[in-house]
Amino acid sequence: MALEIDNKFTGPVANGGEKRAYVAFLAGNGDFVKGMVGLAKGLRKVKSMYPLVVAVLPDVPEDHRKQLVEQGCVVKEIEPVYPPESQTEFAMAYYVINYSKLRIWKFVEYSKMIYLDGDIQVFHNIDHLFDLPNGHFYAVKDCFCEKTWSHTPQNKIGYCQQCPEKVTWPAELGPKPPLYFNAGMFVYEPNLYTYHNLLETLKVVPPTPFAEQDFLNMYFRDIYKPIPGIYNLVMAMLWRHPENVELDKVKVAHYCAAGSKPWRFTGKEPNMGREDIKMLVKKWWDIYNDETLDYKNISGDKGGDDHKKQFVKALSEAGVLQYVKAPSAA
Ligand SMILES: O=c1ccn([C@@H]2O[C@H](COP(=O)(O)OP(=O)(O)O)[C@@H](O)[C@H]2O)c(=O)[nH]1
Ligand SMILES: OC[C@H]1O[C@H](O[C@@H]2[C@@H](O)[C@H](O)[C@@H](O)[C@H](O)[C@@H]2O)[C@H](O)[C@@H](O)[C@H]1O
Ligand SMILES: [Mn+2]
Repeated sequence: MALEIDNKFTGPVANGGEKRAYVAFLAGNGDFVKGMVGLAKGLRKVKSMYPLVVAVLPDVPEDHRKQLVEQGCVVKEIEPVYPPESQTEFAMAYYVINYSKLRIWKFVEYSKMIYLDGDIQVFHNIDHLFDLPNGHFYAVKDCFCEKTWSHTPQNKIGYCQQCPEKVTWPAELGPKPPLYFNAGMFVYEPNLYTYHNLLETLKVVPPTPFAEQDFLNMYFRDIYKPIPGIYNLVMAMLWRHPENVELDKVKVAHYCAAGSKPWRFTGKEPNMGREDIKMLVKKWWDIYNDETLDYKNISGDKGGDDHKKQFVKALSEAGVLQYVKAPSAA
């Protein structure tokens, strides 16, 4: 049964004493900081009332952290998480560092958080997702059709959960795989017991190709609830399952296909010459280059309208602002 999502607005960062925030993860000293800045500005453009917390690994340089604070982000340093040393070769090397995402379960000063990858952009307000009933793990179903999945039986027989009727799952392969989500976006509740149990469980679970994404799918299998694809458009859906995509309804785009990261875009990789891809990359750049969306242009007393005051209030509650200038008496 498709989950009913109510688009109504929910209000400021603390909803009845429950603090909420978006959270992202930044590693390394490379260009992913551009993704973070774009995400912070995109959330501002859609008038989200919740701050963006960025969990940074120790290797994120000071000037990148400064850029994030200047864009109104709450920067929190976390320690890396590595799977058992002896087995990391089973995970795709690029993804091993993503196990560090698990640290966001200890941000228990927040009752509910929405995790977003740094290669995601939010084009329409999704604050209403914070109102989804507690006790579940909400995320969008992934697609198994790209060659990144060639190691799996699903991909080998052409089975994908996005079109389960196309290729029937053969009985000889055992039970059909459970629904599997893309871990680039999810709604979750930070919890110290879950945090410690995740890390303890990780010690005894061998790493797998999609690293923390596989691990989170295994761990939250019983409480996972799929949400509509408009909340995390996994780019490959555009050419793998166009029948499942209504581009004008997409609220969140996830630039996870090879060559689709906007800040590195060349248009040369397979599918990157598509008009819809080029349009989405331009939309990302339009936000990234829009100076009116820079935090410094809303945090001063220029912040006339209610939204800006609410946002600045939310940031002060999140501990980002040292002070909030009182509106001039005049
Ligand atoms: O050098 C890197 C690689 C990854 N990431 C973070 O890890 C997430 C997952 O990596 P990526 O989005 O590249 O995986 P994909 O969704 O493309 O498989 C990114 O969105 C970033 O938030 C990062 O900060 N620095
Ligand atoms: O560490 C594993 C990663 O796995 C996921 O990326 C994959 C996955 O979506 C595949 O289905 C796609 O085929 C592939 O392109 C894409 O990179 C998450 O987006 C990312 O946040 C992270 O969890
Ligand atoms: Mn991603």
